[in-house]
Amino acid sequence: MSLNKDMHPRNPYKEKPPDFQALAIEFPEFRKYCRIGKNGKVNVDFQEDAAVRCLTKVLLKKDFGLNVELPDGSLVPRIPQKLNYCLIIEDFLNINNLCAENEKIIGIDIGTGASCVYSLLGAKYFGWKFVATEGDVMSAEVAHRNVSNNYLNEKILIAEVDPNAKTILMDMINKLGNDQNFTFCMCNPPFFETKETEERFTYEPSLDGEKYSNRVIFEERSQPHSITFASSAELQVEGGEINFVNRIIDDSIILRDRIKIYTSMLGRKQSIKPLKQRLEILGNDVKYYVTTLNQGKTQRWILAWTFVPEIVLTYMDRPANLICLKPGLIRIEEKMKELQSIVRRENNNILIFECRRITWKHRRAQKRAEAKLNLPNAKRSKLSSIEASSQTYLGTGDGKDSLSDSGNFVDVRRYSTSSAKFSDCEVQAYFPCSNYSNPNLRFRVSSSSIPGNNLEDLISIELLSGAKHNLNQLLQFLKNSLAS
Ligand SMILES: C[S@@+](CC[C@H](N)C(=O)[O-])C[C@H]1O[C@@H](n2cnc3c(N)ncnc32)[C@H](O)[C@@H]1O
Repeated sequence: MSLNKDMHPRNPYKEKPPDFQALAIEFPEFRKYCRIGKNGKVNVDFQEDAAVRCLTKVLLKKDFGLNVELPDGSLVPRIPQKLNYCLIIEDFLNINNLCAENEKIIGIDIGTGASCVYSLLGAKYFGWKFVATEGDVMSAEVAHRNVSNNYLNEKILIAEVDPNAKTILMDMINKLGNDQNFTFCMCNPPFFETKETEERFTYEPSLDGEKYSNRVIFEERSQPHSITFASSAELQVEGGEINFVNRIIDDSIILRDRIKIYTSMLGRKQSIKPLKQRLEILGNDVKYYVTTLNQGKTQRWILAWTFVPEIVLTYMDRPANLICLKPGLIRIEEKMKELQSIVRRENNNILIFECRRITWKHRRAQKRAEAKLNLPNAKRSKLSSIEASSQTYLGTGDGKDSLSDSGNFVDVRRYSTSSAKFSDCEVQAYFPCSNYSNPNLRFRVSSSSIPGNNLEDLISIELLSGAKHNLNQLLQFLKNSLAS
């Protein structure tokens, strides 16, 4: 199923996919890969590497005025997807009002590859400057030629780096000097673990160097939708993409606001969780956001994080406001303590809240259950004692597995049996795990006075991490219980 309908809304290929017929008429080198199908339409064989390579080159030429060399056996960038990532970067710049002067924006393109595609598109289409790093000597040389051939030397600096160095960004940034800061970094890391390439790809001995493809030779699997050739450096790295991005996170902990917005693409959904957990551990200083890249038949993910408090990473992160009777911050603090939230004070007007469990949902059911459990002894003694068999389900984890999603909720059900004297009894209990340390939700609350209003405060609530829908529900709960 095509994901093109979910492409970035500003991606020109969303409404207007490449027109093979027009490209075949304009570019003879592409025409030789085109066939006219039974329906009269021009088709391209995506199983043929040379055809895929040529299509990317003519698209870059026609739509962006770029002449790009793509050496045999190296990755062929899929332009709609590459543009999607650049447009997400542009969204981050837009929402932070950083786009006003595009020529002042400097990005880092980590592992630019031979195509140098993000830097070329970023410089030509968006007007940004780049330092583009590359760990493979041959790819760095070709990237350099691609920059020169397109007269973009003023905008793109290729930095050849040691791929075995522990740091990915730090050495390169230190070499550039202390006064050089960056607006963002972007990266398409090698996805796979070193041993995985052999298992998943076909070795291509006819090509120079260690090259692989996704062609299926022996197995009974169907051929991939589109052929991909790549070098081992493009496909694999020790520890896979999780390790690679963790190394960028390591660098970011030291570099902090020298790069305003850190981003990386992720090729595997299962990489998101461990990387988010890693960022969570860094505490209140870091904000992160995950979004998707959709194009053709593939979905990818972008992880973005920042150490700059003023930077927002989504429109939804924009602080939500609440008007509350004075003293607003103290009222919120009391309410949040009732909801078992951990509170940290940033300064007199700002508090950070950390919620490990979602305690603001099903409040009525929770209260009713508590009331039942806390019946006065006089009432309890009136309850008839019965013989019961009992079944208990125990949940563990973050509370999401409890039926009510409401923390220490206990449900006891009694079922009649054929005998009036006996009943079956079922107990469902949720026990929070003490070693479960990742908070569900973290947010910053700040209070300010409203000019000319002595009764109320303006409360701003900003999501730091966790699901937006949980914060929205909490906000509604606070509005209902606190709003003046
Ligand atoms: C998946 S390819 C991405 C190429 C290109 N950016 C693209 O999106 O088509 C990953 C690239 O990262 C490079 N690389 C691997 N380790 C690196 C490191 N430590 N620093 C810089 N580049 C590295 C590889 O040589 C390869 O060119």
